[in-house]
Amino acid sequence: MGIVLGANQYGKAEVRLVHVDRSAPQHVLTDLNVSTHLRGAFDATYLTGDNSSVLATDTQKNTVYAFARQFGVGEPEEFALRLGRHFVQSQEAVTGAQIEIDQLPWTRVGDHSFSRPGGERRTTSVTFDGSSAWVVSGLTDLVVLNTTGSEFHGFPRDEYTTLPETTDRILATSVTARWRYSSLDLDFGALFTGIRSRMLETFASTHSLALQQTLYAMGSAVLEDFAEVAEVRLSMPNKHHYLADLTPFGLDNPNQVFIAGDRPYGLIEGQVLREEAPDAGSAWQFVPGFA
Ligand SMILES: O=c1[nH]c(=O)c2[nH]c(=O)[nH]c2[nH]1
Repeated sequence: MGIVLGANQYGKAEVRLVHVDRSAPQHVLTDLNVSTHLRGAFDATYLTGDNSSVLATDTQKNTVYAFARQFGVGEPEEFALRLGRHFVQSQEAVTGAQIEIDQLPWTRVGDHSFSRPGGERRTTSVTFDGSSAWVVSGLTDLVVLNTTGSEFHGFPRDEYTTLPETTDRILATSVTARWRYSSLDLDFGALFTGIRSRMLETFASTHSLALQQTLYAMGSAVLEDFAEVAEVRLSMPNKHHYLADLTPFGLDNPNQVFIAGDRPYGLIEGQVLREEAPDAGSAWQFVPGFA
Protein backbone atom coordinates (compact mmCIF):
# COMPACT_ATOMS: atom_id res chain seq x y z
CA MET A 1 0.00 0.00 0.00
CA GLY A 2 1.59 3.23 -1.11
CA ILE A 3 1.44 6.55 0.66
CA VAL A 4 1.30 9.69 -1.44
CA LEU A 5 1.14 13.43 -0.90
CA GLY A 6 -2.21 14.90 -1.86
CA ALA A 7 -3.30 18.50 -2.32
CA ASN A 8 -1.21 21.07 -0.51
CA GLN A 9 -0.60 24.77 -0.29
CA TYR A 10 1.38 27.04 1.99
CA GLY A 11 1.71 30.71 2.74
CA LYS A 12 1.66 33.38 5.45
CA ALA A 13 -1.59 33.79 7.32
CA GLU A 14 -2.89 37.02 8.81
CA VAL A 15 -0.31 39.59 7.80
CA ARG A 16 -1.57 42.68 9.60
CA LEU A 17 -0.92 45.64 7.36
CA VAL A 18 -1.90 49.19 8.20
CA HIS A 19 -1.29 51.72 5.43
CA VAL A 20 -1.52 55.46 5.91
CA ASP A 21 -1.83 57.60 2.81
CA ARG A 22 -0.52 60.94 4.04
CA SER A 23 -0.46 62.66 0.65
CA ALA A 24 -3.41 64.91 1.51
CA PRO A 25 -4.10 66.75 4.78
CA GLN A 26 -6.88 64.24 5.40
CA HIS A 27 -5.07 60.93 5.93
CA VAL A 28 -6.51 57.75 4.42
CA LEU A 29 -6.21 54.67 6.63
CA THR A 30 -6.36 51.14 5.25
CA ASP A 31 -6.27 48.26 7.72
CA LEU A 32 -5.92 44.79 6.25
CA ASN A 33 -5.45 41.22 7.34
CA VAL A 34 -3.73 39.51 4.39
CA SER A 35 -3.21 35.77 3.94
CA THR A 36 -1.22 34.27 1.06
CA HIS A 37 -1.48 30.68 -0.16
CA LEU A 38 0.85 29.32 -2.83
CA ARG A 39 0.23 26.18 -4.85
CA GLY A 40 2.53 24.41 -7.28
CA ALA A 41 5.43 22.00 -7.48
CA PHE A 42 6.22 21.65 -3.80
CA ASP A 43 6.31 17.89 -3.38
CA ALA A 44 10.03 17.92 -2.61
CA THR A 45 9.80 19.90 0.59
CA TYR A 46 7.00 17.70 1.96
CA LEU A 47 8.68 14.45 0.91
CA THR A 48 12.34 15.17 1.58
CA GLY A 49 12.69 18.65 3.06
CA ASP A 50 14.21 20.00 -0.14
CA ASN A 51 13.35 23.70 0.02
CA SER A 52 14.91 24.74 -3.27
CA SER A 53 11.52 25.84 -4.65
CA VAL A 54 9.96 27.12 -1.44
CA LEU A 55 9.49 30.87 -1.41
CA ALA A 56 9.66 31.43 2.34
CA THR A 57 6.45 32.54 4.02
CA ASP A 58 8.57 35.26 5.59
CA THR A 59 9.34 36.51 2.08
CA GLN A 60 5.64 36.44 1.26
CA LYS A 61 4.95 38.60 4.32
CA ASN A 62 7.73 41.05 3.38
CA THR A 63 6.27 41.30 -0.12
CA VAL A 64 2.94 42.42 1.34
CA TYR A 65 4.60 45.30 3.23
CA ALA A 66 6.95 46.23 0.38
CA PHE A 67 4.13 46.28 -2.19
CA ALA A 68 2.10 48.56 0.08
CA ARG A 69 4.99 51.03 0.03
CA GLN A 70 5.76 50.66 -3.68
CA PHE A 71 2.26 50.65 -5.11
CA GLY A 72 -0.05 51.73 -2.31
CA VAL A 73 -2.98 49.51 -1.41
CA GLY A 74 -6.09 50.80 -3.12
CA GLU A 75 -9.00 48.39 -3.07
CA PRO A 76 -8.22 45.05 -1.40
CA GLU A 77 -9.13 43.26 -4.64
CA GLU A 78 -6.51 45.28 -6.57
CA PHE A 79 -3.87 44.66 -3.91
CA ALA A 80 -4.65 40.91 -3.85
CA LEU A 81 -4.47 40.66 -7.66
CA ARG A 82 -1.09 42.39 -7.66
CA LEU A 83 0.28 40.00 -5.05
CA GLY A 84 -1.17 36.88 -6.65
CA ARG A 85 0.20 37.72 -10.08
CA HIS A 86 3.60 38.52 -8.62
CA PHE A 87 4.00 35.19 -6.82
CA VAL A 88 2.93 33.14 -9.82
CA GLN A 89 4.90 35.13 -12.39
CA SER A 90 8.12 35.50 -10.39
CA GLN A 91 8.50 31.94 -9.05
CA GLU A 92 8.93 29.00 -11.37
CA ALA A 93 7.45 26.48 -8.93
CA VAL A 94 4.36 28.54 -8.11
CA THR A 95 1.51 27.69 -10.45
CA GLY A 96 -1.30 29.22 -8.43
CA ALA A 97 -1.84 31.70 -5.63
CA GLN A 98 -4.81 32.53 -3.48
CA ILE A 99 -4.71 35.82 -1.63
CA GLU A 100 -7.34 36.42 1.02
CA ILE A 101 -7.85 39.85 2.50
CA ASP A 102 -10.12 40.97 5.31
CA GLN A 103 -10.44 44.73 5.63
CA LEU A 104 -11.02 46.10 9.12
CA PRO A 105 -13.41 49.05 9.13
CA TRP A 106 -12.54 52.45 10.58
CA THR A 107 -14.85 55.45 10.80
CA ARG A 108 -13.34 58.88 10.30
CA VAL A 109 -13.59 61.19 13.32
CA GLY A 110 -11.08 63.79 12.12
CA ASP A 111 -8.37 64.39 9.52
CA HIS A 112 -6.01 62.10 11.43
CA SER A 113 -8.38 60.27 13.73
CA PHE A 114 -10.50 57.18 13.36
CA SER A 115 -12.72 54.96 15.46
CA ARG A 116 -13.67 51.34 14.98
CA PRO A 117 -17.41 50.79 14.58
CA GLY A 118 -19.10 48.03 16.57
CA GLY A 119 -17.85 46.11 19.58
CA GLU A 120 -18.23 49.01 21.99
CA ARG A 121 -20.56 48.65 24.98
CA ARG A 122 -22.09 51.09 27.43
CA THR A 123 -21.85 49.85 31.02
CA THR A 124 -23.17 50.66 34.46
CA SER A 125 -22.62 49.25 37.92
CA VAL A 126 -25.01 50.43 40.61
CA THR A 127 -24.42 49.71 44.30
CA PHE A 128 -27.05 50.20 47.01
CA ASP A 129 -26.18 49.52 50.65
CA GLY A 130 -29.61 50.07 52.20
CA SER A 131 -29.23 53.81 52.61
CA SER A 132 -26.87 55.14 49.91
CA ALA A 133 -26.50 54.34 46.23
CA TRP A 134 -23.58 54.86 43.88
CA VAL A 135 -23.63 54.82 40.10
CA VAL A 136 -20.48 53.91 38.17
CA SER A 137 -21.09 54.09 34.43
CA GLY A 138 -18.78 53.81 31.49
CA LEU A 139 -17.90 52.19 28.24
CA THR A 140 -15.83 49.24 27.15
CA ASP A 141 -13.79 48.88 23.96
CA LEU A 142 -14.07 52.22 22.25
CA VAL A 143 -11.30 51.61 19.67
CA VAL A 144 -9.61 54.76 18.39
CA LEU A 145 -6.53 55.58 16.32
CA ASN A 146 -4.56 58.71 15.42
CA THR A 147 -2.31 58.53 12.35
CA THR A 148 -0.14 61.41 13.59
CA GLY A 149 0.22 63.75 16.57
CA SER A 150 1.84 61.13 18.77
CA GLU A 151 5.44 61.02 19.98
CA PHE A 152 7.29 58.86 22.46
CA HIS A 153 10.81 59.75 23.53
CA GLY A 154 12.88 60.79 26.51
CA PHE A 155 12.46 57.46 28.26
CA PRO A 156 15.40 55.82 30.08
CA ARG A 157 17.66 53.51 28.10
CA ASP A 158 19.14 50.60 29.98
CA GLU A 159 20.93 47.50 28.69
CA TYR A 160 17.60 45.96 27.63
CA THR A 161 16.18 48.98 25.77
CA THR A 162 15.85 48.68 22.00
CA LEU A 163 12.77 50.84 21.32
CA PRO A 164 13.68 53.72 19.03
CA GLU A 165 12.57 57.18 20.01
CA THR A 166 9.87 58.58 17.76
CA THR A 167 8.36 61.98 17.09
CA ASP A 168 5.59 60.65 14.85
CA ARG A 169 3.87 57.33 15.38
CA ILE A 170 0.44 55.80 15.19
CA LEU A 171 -1.39 55.93 18.51
CA ALA A 172 -4.19 53.42 18.90
CA THR A 173 -6.07 52.12 21.88
CA SER A 174 -9.25 50.45 23.00
CA VAL A 175 -10.65 52.69 25.70
CA THR A 176 -12.35 51.16 28.69
CA ALA A 177 -13.63 53.91 30.99
CA ARG A 178 -15.66 54.02 34.18
CA TRP A 179 -16.90 57.20 35.79
CA ARG A 180 -18.62 57.67 39.12
CA TYR A 181 -21.50 60.10 39.32
CA SER A 182 -21.68 62.26 42.45
CA SER A 183 -25.49 62.23 42.54
CA LEU A 184 -28.35 60.09 41.32
CA ASP A 185 -31.06 62.28 39.83
CA LEU A 186 -29.36 62.77 36.48
CA ASP A 187 -30.08 62.54 32.76
CA PHE A 188 -27.89 59.47 32.39
CA GLY A 189 -28.49 59.09 28.64
CA ALA A 190 -27.43 62.62 27.76
CA LEU A 191 -24.48 62.40 30.14
CA PHE A 192 -23.27 59.18 28.55
CA THR A 193 -23.44 60.68 25.06
CA GLY A 194 -21.70 63.86 26.17
CA ILE A 195 -18.94 62.14 28.14
CA ARG A 196 -18.25 59.66 25.35
CA SER A 197 -17.91 62.38 22.73
CA ARG A 198 -15.74 64.51 25.04
CA MET A 199 -13.34 61.57 25.45
CA LEU A 200 -13.31 60.83 21.72
CA GLU A 201 -12.69 64.46 20.84
CA THR A 202 -9.92 64.73 23.46
CA PHE A 203 -8.20 61.62 22.13
CA ALA A 204 -8.32 63.06 18.60
CA SER A 205 -7.16 66.57 19.50
CA THR A 206 -4.46 65.88 22.10
CA HIS A 207 -0.92 66.04 20.74
CA SER A 208 0.41 63.07 22.67
CA LEU A 209 3.87 62.62 24.17
CA ALA A 210 2.72 59.39 25.86
CA LEU A 211 -0.47 57.40 26.03
CA GLN A 212 -0.33 58.14 29.77
CA GLN A 213 -0.65 61.87 28.96
CA THR A 214 -3.57 61.19 26.63
CA LEU A 215 -5.28 59.16 29.37
CA TYR A 216 -5.00 62.00 31.86
CA ALA A 217 -6.19 64.53 29.26
CA MET A 218 -9.28 62.42 28.54
CA GLY A 219 -10.15 61.97 32.20
CA SER A 220 -9.62 65.61 33.10
CA ALA A 221 -11.65 66.84 30.09
CA VAL A 222 -14.60 64.82 31.42
CA LEU A 223 -14.20 66.24 34.93
CA GLU A 224 -13.87 69.79 33.60
CA ASP A 225 -17.02 69.60 31.51
CA PHE A 226 -19.25 67.40 33.65
CA ALA A 227 -19.76 68.59 37.22
CA GLU A 228 -21.90 65.48 37.82
CA VAL A 229 -18.81 63.25 37.58
CA ALA A 230 -16.62 62.80 40.66
CA GLU A 231 -14.00 60.49 39.26
CA VAL A 232 -12.94 58.72 36.05
CA ARG A 233 -10.94 55.49 35.77
CA LEU A 234 -9.42 54.53 32.46
CA SER A 235 -7.75 51.41 31.12
CA MET A 236 -6.10 51.86 27.75
CA PRO A 237 -4.06 49.18 25.95
CA ASN A 238 -1.41 50.60 23.65
CA LYS A 239 -2.27 48.87 20.38
CA HIS A 240 1.21 49.03 18.89
CA HIS A 241 1.75 49.77 15.22
CA TYR A 242 5.36 49.05 14.26
CA LEU A 243 6.88 50.93 11.36
CA ALA A 244 7.79 48.27 8.81
CA ASP A 245 11.53 48.24 8.10
CA LEU A 246 11.71 48.24 4.31
CA THR A 247 15.40 49.18 4.03
CA PRO A 248 16.42 45.59 3.12
CA PHE A 249 14.36 46.09 -0.05
CA GLY A 250 15.85 49.49 -0.85
CA LEU A 251 12.65 51.26 0.19
CA ASP A 252 12.12 54.11 2.60
CA ASN A 253 9.06 54.21 4.82
CA PRO A 254 8.00 57.72 5.71
CA ASN A 255 5.34 56.60 8.21
CA GLN A 256 3.17 54.90 5.62
CA VAL A 257 3.41 51.15 6.17
CA PHE A 258 2.86 49.67 9.62
CA ILE A 259 2.70 46.23 11.15
CA ALA A 260 -0.30 46.10 13.47
CA GLY A 261 0.87 44.27 16.57
CA ASP A 262 -1.47 42.00 18.45
CA ARG A 263 0.33 41.10 21.63
CA PRO A 264 2.06 41.91 23.85
CA TYR A 265 0.61 45.37 24.31
CA GLY A 266 1.30 48.18 26.72
CA LEU A 267 -1.49 48.65 29.25
CA ILE A 268 -1.91 52.13 30.63
CA GLU A 269 -4.33 52.62 33.51
CA GLY A 270 -5.18 55.47 35.81
CA GLN A 271 -7.77 57.35 37.78
CA VAL A 272 -8.47 61.04 37.43
CA LEU A 273 -10.47 62.56 40.25
CA ARG A 274 -11.59 65.75 41.93
CA GLU A 275 -9.74 66.47 45.15
CA GLU A 276 -13.11 67.26 46.74
CA ALA A 277 -14.85 64.19 45.31
CA PRO A 278 -17.49 62.73 47.65
CA ASP A 279 -16.68 59.41 49.25
CA ALA A 280 -16.98 56.46 46.90
CA GLY A 281 -18.24 54.07 49.56
CA SER A 282 -18.32 50.62 48.07
CA ALA A 283 -19.01 51.92 44.55
CA TRP A 284 -15.90 50.34 43.04
CA GLN A 285 -15.98 47.10 44.95
CA PHE A 286 -16.00 44.23 42.50
CA VAL A 287 -16.20 46.46 39.40
CA PRO A 288 -14.10 44.11 37.22
CA GLY A 289 -10.75 45.61 36.40
CA PHE A 290 -11.41 48.79 38.34
CA ALA A 291 -11.79 47.80 41.98
O1 LIG B 1 2.82 55.98 25.23
C1 LIG B 1 3.62 55.10 25.58
N1 LIG B 1 3.85 54.89 26.90
C2 LIG B 1 4.71 53.94 27.35
O2 LIG B 1 4.88 53.79 28.58
C3 LIG B 1 5.37 53.15 26.39
N2 LIG B 1 6.26 52.14 26.48
C4 LIG B 1 6.55 51.75 25.21
O3 LIG B 1 7.31 50.81 24.92
N3 LIG B 1 5.87 52.50 24.32
C5 LIG B 1 5.13 53.38 25.03
N4 LIG B 1 4.25 54.34 24.64
